[in-house]
Amino acid sequence: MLLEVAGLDLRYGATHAVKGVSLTVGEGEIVTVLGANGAGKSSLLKAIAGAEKPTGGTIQFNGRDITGRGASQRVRDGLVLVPEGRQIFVSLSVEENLLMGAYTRSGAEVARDAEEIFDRFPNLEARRHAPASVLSGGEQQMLAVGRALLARPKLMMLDEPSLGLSPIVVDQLFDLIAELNAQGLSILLVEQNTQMALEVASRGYVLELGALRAEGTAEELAADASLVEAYLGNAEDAA
Ligand SMILES: Nc1ncnc2c1ncn2[C@@H]1O[C@H](COP(=O)(O)OP(=O)(O)OP(=O)(O)O)[C@@H](O)[C@H]1O
Repeated sequence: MLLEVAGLDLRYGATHAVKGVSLTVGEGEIVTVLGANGAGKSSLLKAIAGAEKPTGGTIQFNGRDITGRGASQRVRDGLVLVPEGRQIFVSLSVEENLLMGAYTRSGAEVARDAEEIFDRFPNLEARRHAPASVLSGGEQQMLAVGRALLARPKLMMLDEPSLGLSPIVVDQLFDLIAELNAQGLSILLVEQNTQMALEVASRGYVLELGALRAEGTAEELAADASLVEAYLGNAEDAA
């Protein structure tokens, strides 16, 4: 397994946001974490990324225990988070935003990788010197993914990437996720768009009030009508 989270616990004062969650992501897999608003999905990803300190449990990545490692060290290890809301700096240029993803790297390879990312996203290339504020929501999401790619990740964690995007752009985003995965990137995807997430993922976990409610293959979860209705809503509700 590339990522092995065991008994992860996270409290914010009196709020018990993540309650003993265990999950795995294998090399080359897309795994999804589903759940309603406030289920603890973002908190889980932040703890795995090192942005929040867990109050219990362990995180193994690529064969080593990273529970005590700092956030930038985890990026160096190949574990990268594309945060909820994209977190683009709108007053900086598209290129400056992109290059921020390489903050743990140096050397000529960074510039080469940036050109590769611009080749992949012509809309970003066309506006590389413009402030990121000129980008649409979908383009900003692509920029956030491009920025994460610039860290050369082994595992990319995406926190609700489809939020606020139009159906056509959501389709493009999920195509991109599938394409990156086909090129070898492992992905942990937090989504409220249950239907699309279960189409692209091989396995999934369902969080409810911080605890794991269900886990299984994407087919098993999609076939569990009571689960989908009670805990996940459908794509239309989430949009
Ligand atoms: N920094 C924080 N301080 C205190 N409580 C927090 C903090 N961040 C999240 N919480 C609480 O922890 C719980 C889980 O929130 P979290 O954002 O992880 O859920 P989520 O499933 O990602 O929801 P959403 O889809 O709304 O982002 C919620 O009750 C939330 O109010």
